[in-house]
This record gives sequence, structure tokens and C-alpha cells, in this order.
Amino acid sequence: MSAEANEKQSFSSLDVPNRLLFYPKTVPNPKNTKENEVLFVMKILTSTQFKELDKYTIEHEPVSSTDLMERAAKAIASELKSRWTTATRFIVFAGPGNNGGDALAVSRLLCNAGYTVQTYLFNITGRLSDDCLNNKKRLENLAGLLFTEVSSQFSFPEADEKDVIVDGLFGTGLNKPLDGGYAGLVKRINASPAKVVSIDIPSGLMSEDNTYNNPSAIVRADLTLTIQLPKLAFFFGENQKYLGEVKPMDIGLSAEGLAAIDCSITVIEPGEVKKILKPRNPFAHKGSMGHALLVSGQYGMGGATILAAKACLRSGVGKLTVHTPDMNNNILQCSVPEAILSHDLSDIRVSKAISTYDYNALAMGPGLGTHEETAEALRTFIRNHPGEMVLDADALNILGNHPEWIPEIPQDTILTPHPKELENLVGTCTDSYDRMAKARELSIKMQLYVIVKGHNSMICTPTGRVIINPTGNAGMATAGSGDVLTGILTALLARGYTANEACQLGTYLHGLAGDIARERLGEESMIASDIIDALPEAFKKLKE
Ligand SMILES: NC(=O)C1=CN([C@@H]2O[C@H](COP(=O)(O)OP(=O)(O)OC[C@H]3O[C@@H](n4cnc5c(N)ncnc54)[C@H](O)[C@@H]3O)[C@@H](O)[C@H]2O)[C@@H](O)CC1
Ligand SMILES: Nc1ncnc2c1ncn2[C@@H]1O[C@H](COP(=O)(O)OP(=O)(O)O)[C@@H](O)[C@H]1O
Ligand SMILES: [K+]
Repeated sequence: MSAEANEKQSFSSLDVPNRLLFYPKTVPNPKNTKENEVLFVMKILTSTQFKELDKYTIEHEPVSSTDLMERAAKAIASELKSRWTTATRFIVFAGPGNNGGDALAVSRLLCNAGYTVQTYLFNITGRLSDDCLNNKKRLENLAGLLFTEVSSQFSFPEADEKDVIVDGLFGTGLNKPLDGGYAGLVKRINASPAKVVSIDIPSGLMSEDNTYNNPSAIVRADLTLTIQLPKLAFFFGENQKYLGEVKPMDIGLSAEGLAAIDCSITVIEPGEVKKILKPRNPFAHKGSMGHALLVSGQYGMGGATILAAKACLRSGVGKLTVHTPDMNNNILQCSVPEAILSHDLSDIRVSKAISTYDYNALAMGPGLGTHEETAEALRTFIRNHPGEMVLDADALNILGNHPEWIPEIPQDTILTPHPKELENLVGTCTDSYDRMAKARELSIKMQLYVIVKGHNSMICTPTGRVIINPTGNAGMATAGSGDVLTGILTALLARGYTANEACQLGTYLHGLAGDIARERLGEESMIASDIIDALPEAFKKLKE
């Protein structure tokens, strides 16, 4: 095949979808302990849970572990065959464990399909996993395969951009960062002009915590063919450079076995979040659809109030009152005529708490400022409002300045920090995993919901679960997007959704509205108001 034709078969990391392709199978979570704790979910397994699921499948299907590996290899080889013609040379690097076993089986299948395959098995310690050894034996006498078993010395093969490297060195069994010869090999792979396809996970990347990893000893794949389900590390921004395109390979691990695994980390699934959205009672009236109170806006930040207020009203609340400094009166009355205003005594900032008795939900934070007067008002609000509450932006910054007030926050309050605001609450975070771990700890300790915002926002629940939101896009990386989320969450709480439901439905809708806005306008020019404008369609889509 000509270089040009080969080019057509190839792909570039520019084609990478901005979201993972999710494995579509859903299974019920059988251990729903807390009321309304959801649902039908995509589970994110730990490496130990993957082993359990393998074991369950092997015992209950039943299927031998070698045959299960063969299934994985068939799925991977078939994906490779669909992307590259037989003119392509595959250079396969296999490690000593089952990831290496997969790679050896893939080598055999590609070789049998007429591809040129050059395979290196790294057997440095002289110990191979059983299935790796089985697959090594199956390579014996395989005509056409160039096979090298490396025990110490190794020279990296010449490779050019038409070649494809298959990285099957280490998978979910990696137990420490790569060093020595393996780190050197990874550097050579990364420096090579060949395309790189990683089996299951780029070698060197831990499937969960990479806080203390060595970034230069992690394979940078163009394509990751991950077995069955994406790993937690795939959801973190700093790991995207290693993954390239991610495609899950269905190898038929037991759905029943998966259902039995109590996973603390899950991903919201579209079909399931729909079920949270309750139909509107035909006899509904504004008094029955919730009354929300938004406490927001200091001099120069009235826009944040407007965004949160509009988003709240667009999220189906019955009534919205905005408590805000007097100077926001005209602009708010003009831009959000549906909102009722409660004027603070101060002209320029929120200075005093008001009674929250009449309100079903309270939101504080957008554009609030951190003045000491405002801080004291916030504390009074928190102490006097025992019910549903959303704390965002400056409300969180105030709490960061007064950590001793955090224990006073009512149980099940929703906190919506972006990474910087989270750090004000929990201290410096080294990476996304650390952020997740610290937010989770805060949620459990204080019995709060903490939504760590960003791409793949993470909802940390008081029971220690982490629920990842799959919607949203980089067009939402624009000032005011978070204020919109606050408005949505507040409306949902006021309408009677539990904090758990509001977090999931709210973050999902917010991202979905962002995705609709992107469809309409593209990512570059989107502003927060566009997310609000797309909310009606997002609700409609969920109801379809
Ligand atoms: N039935 C199964 O178990 C299946 C497993 N599959 C594959 O198996 C993989 C997991 O297999 P394993 O559990 O054998 O794990 P790996 O293949 O990831 O590696 C484990 C081996 O690497 C060594 N090791 C770990 N960290 C190291 C380091 N930093 N430096 C040097 N050596 C290191 C370990 O001592 C062990 O020998 C998955 O990623 C997937 O590719 C698939 O074949 C599907 C079925
Ligand atoms: N790249 C992205 N992908 C998905 N969602 C995003 C992205 N960037 C921002 N968002 C969302 O936009 C919102 C931004 O919130 P925040 O940083 O608080 O903005 P602001 O304080 O300006 O209102 C969050 O809900 C976040 O999840
Ligand atoms: K790998």
C-alpha cells in the first residue's frame, strides 16, 4: 500500500473525541443503601475489582482464563485490522503479566491475518503469568512472526511513521512507577514516529492514583483499546496526553458479576438521569413548584446574580427571590423581571441575613464578595437555614477563610467548588486524583455533597461515592458558567429534588445545555448566557 493510502488508514490525536466513548452496557447497583442513591450506572472499577470480575466471569460463565484473554485479543486485533491494512508493520512490546499475554495473543492473530509482526517479550525476571506463558507457547513455530524474548540487552527496532507500535507492557497490574530499562523503553516508544496503540491502559499509567508517578515513564498512546470499561485515571485532565483516543473493547465480562460489585465510583448515564426528572403535575402552580432564595452580588458583580437567577428560573422553579445590594435593583428588574427582589440594607454588598423561613432552598455565593460584613451575614444564613442549600464561589472562599464555620453547614448542603475554591477548603491538591480524594473526605466528614467542577465534574456524596458527570465541553470554560450551575441546582432543590438527585440531574443538565450551545455556536464563542439559552432544549431532550 502506498504511503498515501496508509495515511488514510491512520488517525491523529486531533480526531480524538472530547469525551470518552462509553461502553453502553448498564447494570443495576444492587447495594443502594441511601435513599435515592442512584441508580443504573456505569461503574469505574479498581484494579482489584477488575480481577474479581475476571474471576467471577471465569467461574460463572464458565470460561477459561486463556479463552477470556483470547476474547480480549480478538477484539483488539479486529479493531487494529479495521484501522490498518496488511501493508502496516506492527511492532508489539509484551510485558510479563496478562497485559503482555494479551499482546502476544494479538501478535498471533495479526500474523495469521497476514500482517508483518515483530514482537518483543520482556521477561527480565524469568517469571511470566500463566496466560502470558500459554500465549508465548502458542507463538512457537508461527511462520512469519519475528519474535524476540528479552532478558537483559535489547536494541530498539527502527520504526517509521507507517509502523504501529502495540504497547502491551503493563496494564492494571502495574504496582509502582516504571523505572530502569522499562522507563528507557517507554522513552524510546514515545520518541518513535510510529503510531502507538496501548492495550487496556498506556503502560506506566496507574489505573487510579498517579500522584507520585513519573510522567516521562508513561507511554503516550495515540489510541487506547481499554478492556471492558474505562479506568478512573482516564477521567483526569492531566492524563489525557497519555491516552489518545479511548475505545473500550467488550470482552463479555459478566454483567451479573459487575452488578454484584459495589463500586464507589460511577458515571452518570443519560438513560438513567432521565428517570430522575419528574413529570410536572398538570395542576402545578407557582406555589407548588418551590420558592428559591438567591443571596448574591456585590458592587461590580451583579452579572453573576443575573446568570444564577436566570438559570434558576429556566430550571422550572415556581418563584425566585434574590437578596442583593440595592444598587443591583435596576439591572436585575430589567434583565430578570420574573425574579422578586429583596434589597439588602447596604447599597454595595450583602451585609445582613434575612429570614429564610419561607424558602424551600437557599443559594449563596455568585458574585458575593468576601467582605467581613458579608461573611458574617453568610454565617447567620448558614446557622438559620437548616434546609436545602447550595454554596458556591465566594461563599466557599469565605468558608475557606473561616474553616471553623464548616461544621455548621447543614447536612446534605451542596458545595460547588472549582479546583481553586476546593483548595481554599481542603488545602493544596497535587492532581485530579488528590482533588477527588480530598473532596471525598470533606463530603464524608461533614456529610455534604461536594461537586468538584471541571471537565468530568465529580460529585462526592456523604456516603463516600463519587459520581462523574459525562456532559459538558470546553466552550463552558468561560466566566459565569458556574453561576449557571448554581441557579440550576437551587431550582431543583426548591422543587423538591433531594440533594443527591439535584447534583446528578443538575450537573448533567448543565453540561447537556453546554453541549447544545456548542452545537449551535461552536466552543470558541460560547458565553455563560448561551448555556442558559440552551437549558429549555436540554430539559426537552431529557424528557424525550
Ligand atoms: N482474565 C484476566 O485476568 C484478563 C486480563 N487482561 C489483561 O491483564 C492485565 C492485567 O494483568 P496482570 O494483573 O497480570 O498485570 P500486568 O500485565 O499489568 O502486569 C503485572 C506484572 O508486572 C509486574 N510489575 C508491576 N509493576 C511493575 C513495575 N513498575 N516494574 C516492573 N514490573 C512491574 C508485576 O510484578 C507482574 O509480573 C489487564 O490490564 C489486561 O490487559 C485481559 O486479558 C482480560 C482478561
Ligand atoms: N472543559 C470543560 N468541560 C466541561 N465543563 C466545563 C469545562 N470548563 C468549565 N466547565 C463547567 O463550567 C462551570 C465553570 O464553573 P466556574 O469555574 O465556577 O465558573 P464561574 O465562577 O466563572 O461561574 C463548571 O460547572 C464546569 O464544570
Ligand atoms: K499497556
